Amino acid sequence: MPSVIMSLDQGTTSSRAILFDRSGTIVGLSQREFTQHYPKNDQVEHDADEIWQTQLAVAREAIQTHDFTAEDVAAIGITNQRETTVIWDRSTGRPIAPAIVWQDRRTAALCDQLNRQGHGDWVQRKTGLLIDSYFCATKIQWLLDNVSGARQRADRGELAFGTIDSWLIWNLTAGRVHATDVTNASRTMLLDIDSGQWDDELLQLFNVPRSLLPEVLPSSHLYGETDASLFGAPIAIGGAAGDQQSALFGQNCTSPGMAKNTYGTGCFALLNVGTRPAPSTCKLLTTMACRINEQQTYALEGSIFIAGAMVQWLRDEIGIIDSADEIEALAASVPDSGGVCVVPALAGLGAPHWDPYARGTIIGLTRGTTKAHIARAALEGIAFQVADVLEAMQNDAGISIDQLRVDGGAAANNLLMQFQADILGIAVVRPKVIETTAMGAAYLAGLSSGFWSGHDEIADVWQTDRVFQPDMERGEAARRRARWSDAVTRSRGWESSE
Ligand SMILES: Nc1ncnc2c1ncn2[C@@H]1O[C@H](COP(=O)(O)OP(=O)(O)O)[C@@H](O)[C@H]1O
Ligand SMILES: O=P(O)(O)OC[C@H](O)CO
Repeated sequence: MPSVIMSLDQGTTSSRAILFDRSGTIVGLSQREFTQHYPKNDQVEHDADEIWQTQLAVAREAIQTHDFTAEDVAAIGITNQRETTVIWDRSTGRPIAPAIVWQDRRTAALCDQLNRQGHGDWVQRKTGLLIDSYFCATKIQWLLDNVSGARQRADRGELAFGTIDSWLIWNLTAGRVHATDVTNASRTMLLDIDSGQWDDELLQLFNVPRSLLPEVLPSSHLYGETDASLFGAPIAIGGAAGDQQSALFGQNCTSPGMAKNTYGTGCFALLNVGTRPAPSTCKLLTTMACRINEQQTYALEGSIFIAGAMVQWLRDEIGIIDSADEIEALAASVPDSGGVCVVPALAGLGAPHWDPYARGTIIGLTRGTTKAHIARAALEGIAFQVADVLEAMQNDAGISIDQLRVDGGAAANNLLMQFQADILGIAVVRPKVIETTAMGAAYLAGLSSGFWSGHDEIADVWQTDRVFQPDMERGEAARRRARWSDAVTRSRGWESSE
């Protein structure tokens, strides 16, 4: 009898496979980083084949090194970096070009043009998204128009598009299934957010042929079986969701008003808004949270492009720390940032500013500034960005959020979590199992395959590790946020669209 669910967590910087038993305990984990390519300043690419090979390798490793076999795995749940765009040849299965990563800004000028032509409002009403190079639509358009012969091949129906979930499902099923889950589909800018279907008007605007697109399926659903050659026996693929939606589910934020924030490469705050899409007037995104059977749930999202990546940058490019976790002790060695503000706009600013031309800014330097002040200001910059999106969320949803559940690599940083609670003025709650992204995908696959009987059974799995209570006078928090807003203003529009 199968005893585990396997989550394939395909993130921006690494591919991971995690095995969960029936109690939600991790019983196997394998992880591999893969190569980031930066062909130009505003471009970020991944090799889709490397993504598949690393994902397959860690899945095999997780099963084998922990003495399981394919028969022990009840189902696979897939969760993935979203918006990253792959186009491949249906007959050979080979990508026609490197995958364009969600952080890539090469289509910013095209997005400006669409906004100037007045398409922003109706596209937002239909998709819940703001026209930005973040989403797939203009990335697809760019690939079709810039890879030699691609548009003709697409028109002949020879090519397939997919976000990373589709790409993995295609490869896991040896090309038999071309499908995506609705949460990933809602990030393409080609999906009608109300109906959950591809939309002809959007396809026309972005000049994307329908034949390119995968079938849109629920998040908890039997997508197919893995090819028997991969793991020694077929395994059911029982669920898929974009990593941030998966984390919302894995954090058990299943009732309206519950919110989570994931501190990874970027930060992604999602608020469950129930079964109707909530439009945003504060430049947040309306997105699918998940679909189980016919039940669709929606979320409001604040997407922040750079968070933990700022820490990586301080480590790899500036060299003031040797490992990401060292930043906490360095930042704690000073009582405050000494007047320094760091705006982590290394890839422009996402919500709620949406300025692809903003750039990273370190301001307030004096002769007395040390690397510790910069480290502390960098962590504070992450927390300030989250405070900005949570404020927008509360305005949009007309509710007050009373606690924030947190996860992701940088949520391990206690100083950051305490500062987050201080600035927000609400409790920040960290769960015991911080792998909530993988957990969410495991739940989705576990529900469709009958591994777990229903939501009540999985609700017990989530447990608190630590609650950070706010400990800053509100006037002081407001003063600091005002200073931060000033720094953000100075970071904006640094690059030009020329
Ligand atoms: N203790 C820490 N303090 C601050 N940032 C950290 C810490 N540990 C890891 N990070 C950052 O968290 C990110 C990794 O988190 P993870 O959730 O694995 O990211 P992703 O899924 O985006 O690849 C990296 O950008 C890293 O710099
Ligand atoms: O891979 P992560 O965790 O940085 O998440 C990336 C997001 O899905 C991008 O929208």
